[in-house]
Amino acid sequence: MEWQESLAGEHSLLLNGLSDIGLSITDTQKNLLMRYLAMFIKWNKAYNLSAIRDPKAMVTLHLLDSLVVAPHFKGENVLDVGTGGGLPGIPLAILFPETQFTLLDSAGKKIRFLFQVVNELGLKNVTVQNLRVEKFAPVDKFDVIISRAFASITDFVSCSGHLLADNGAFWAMKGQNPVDELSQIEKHYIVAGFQPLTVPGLDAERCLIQLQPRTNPSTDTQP
Ligand SMILES: C[S@@+](CC[C@H](N)C(=O)[O-])C[C@H]1O[C@@H](n2cnc3c(N)ncnc32)[C@H](O)[C@@H]1O
Repeated sequence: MEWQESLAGEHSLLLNGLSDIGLSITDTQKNLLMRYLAMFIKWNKAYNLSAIRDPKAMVTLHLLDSLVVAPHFKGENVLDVGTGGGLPGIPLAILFPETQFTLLDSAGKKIRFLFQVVNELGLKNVTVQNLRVEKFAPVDKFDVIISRAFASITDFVSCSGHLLADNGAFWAMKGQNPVDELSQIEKHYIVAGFQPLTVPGLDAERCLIQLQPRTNPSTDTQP
């Protein structure tokens, strides 16, 4: 799919945003991000992948909002829970081709779109799963389980906790610092990392929270 003429403005917006985030990526990766955007725009008309319809808003609210975690990123075997149309999993998989990504969603039409994305873009490091996360029982567990706009932190960790490897971490992409949500899980999880994030072109709070299970909840919570 060609995007060069129809999405020239979106391409500039993406390049400026990548620069603002401080990401230096190859031309091939930029091209893959734009091809993903072009597919998202096309399929969104029939598949209702996202309520955001304006292509420039998609650059900011989908691509850059996903990529803003990239400077903090590490992980070898990553699960994106409730990935929807592939966010943040597809942009991150494009940036980190050595990392294995599993993108999971219960909605069949979103998964059909993702199979097409993986095939057309040739993303060899991406596997797609169509089921509820509670039912997912892979052989290997994940060292990073990430989600964006999926659920409350309590629901996120409770429905996918069985999938976290030893020493692994949940990565919750949130808006405002969710103090109340964190207070509900502090008995069982510690905040291993907290990064306030600035999404280029977006005047709204964003943060990334890394959570790890407490090794001994009963003693760790003693005063
Ligand atoms: C609001 S969308 C967010 C999609 C994407 N992460 C994003 O940021 O654009 C939430 C997604 O979670 C999926 N979902 C909800 N409950 C789920 C579950 N228990 N297991 C797997 N997917 C689930 C829905 O189908 C939906 O695609």
